[in-house]
Amino acid sequence: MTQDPRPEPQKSPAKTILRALAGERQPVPPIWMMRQAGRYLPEYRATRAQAGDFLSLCYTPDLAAEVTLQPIRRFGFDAAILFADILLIPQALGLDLWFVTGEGPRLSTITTPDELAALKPAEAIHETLSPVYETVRILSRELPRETTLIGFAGAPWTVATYMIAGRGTRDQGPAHALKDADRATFQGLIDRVTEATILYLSAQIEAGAEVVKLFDSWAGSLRGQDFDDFAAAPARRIIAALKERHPDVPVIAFPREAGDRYVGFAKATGADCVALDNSVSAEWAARNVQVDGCVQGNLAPGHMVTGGQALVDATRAIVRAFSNGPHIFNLGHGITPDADPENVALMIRTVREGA
Ligand SMILES: Cc1c2[nH]c(c1CCC(=O)O)Cc1[nH]c(c(CCC(=O)O)c1C)Cc1[nH]c(c(CCC(=O)O)c1C)Cc1[nH]c(c(C)c1CCC(=O)O)C2
Repeated sequence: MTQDPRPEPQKSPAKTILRALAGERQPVPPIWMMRQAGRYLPEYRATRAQAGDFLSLCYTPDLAAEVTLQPIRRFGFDAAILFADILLIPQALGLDLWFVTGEGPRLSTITTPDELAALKPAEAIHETLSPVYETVRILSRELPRETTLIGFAGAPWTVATYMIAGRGTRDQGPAHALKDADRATFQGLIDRVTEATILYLSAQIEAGAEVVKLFDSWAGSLRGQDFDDFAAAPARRIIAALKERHPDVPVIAFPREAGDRYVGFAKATGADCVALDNSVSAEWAARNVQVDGCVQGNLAPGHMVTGGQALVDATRAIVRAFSNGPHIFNLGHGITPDADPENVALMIRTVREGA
């Protein structure tokens, strides 16, 4: 083999997350964590107290940027995720939204054609959401050069489940009921959220988000044709619209608890990466999902509470299982408030110092 003295041309972007999303296998996978800014961090709790409540924190760009940066300073994650919430879209479309301490979100509901007609048009969301874009602009100035900024939104089905029930539900019963009883209203709601999501994510990208992620936390309750129609189809529509405007911005899709339906999801939707929950084994996902491109996940969040050798072993097993292809290390779902930051540090050391 002849030696070429010229430096290798840069074939892929320098940031580790963007390289993984471009399909590059890396000896050490880049790492970030769902809900990495959150109540398990004392500095988050202090800033949240300063904001007064969760929604004020989301809508105060300096403070939202501050909590986004906290886990980057503390742990040096490869990506920062914009601090906001998937339920800001329903609020921007005109629903009331509030959070009950210890219980979670509450919204005014939409279940009738009249209530659908009373929603604001998708273009109106920017009035409410412009502080979020300002947070993105601050972050793109203040993040370390090597850190990738991820924007996000909820996927239409998951967002609609909250808009229909007015709260989180275990089985998404009210949303399934509306889907089966009044298809036109249900589809109209999915379409409105889809249009708003395209505008919202485009605005995040224009403000400086380098990657966007679609959270479909309740995709697992959609079966058969419903999964195609209400998980895959809206994601495909959103991704196609984003790729038309911003062809170089990668999209991560998270159809949580999709099980077998993770297979082919990237191809079916155009996503650059599929995020995996922890109900699928990494070996299965490497064979069946990673064959199509980058995957993200899938450590059980409970390890951030329990720690110890079990955490180290589970982390190593995931890194090993995905080591033959593009992988972003992450949890299978959000870190919980009872997690110990020391366990997060142990997970990161285990990933970076090798298995
Ligand atoms: C379903 C969903 C929501 N929000 C989100 C989802 C999808 C992901 C998932 O399945 O967890 C997504 C989300 N929520 C939040 C982020 C910020 C970025 C990050 O991941 O760090 C992101 C990406 C902040 C948040 N969103 C929320 C908090 C806790 C609020 C607080 O500080 O009191 C945070 C940090 C509140 C929230 N927001 C939501 C619920 C059900 C709750 C209450 C439950 C809880 O308290 O954990 C809706």
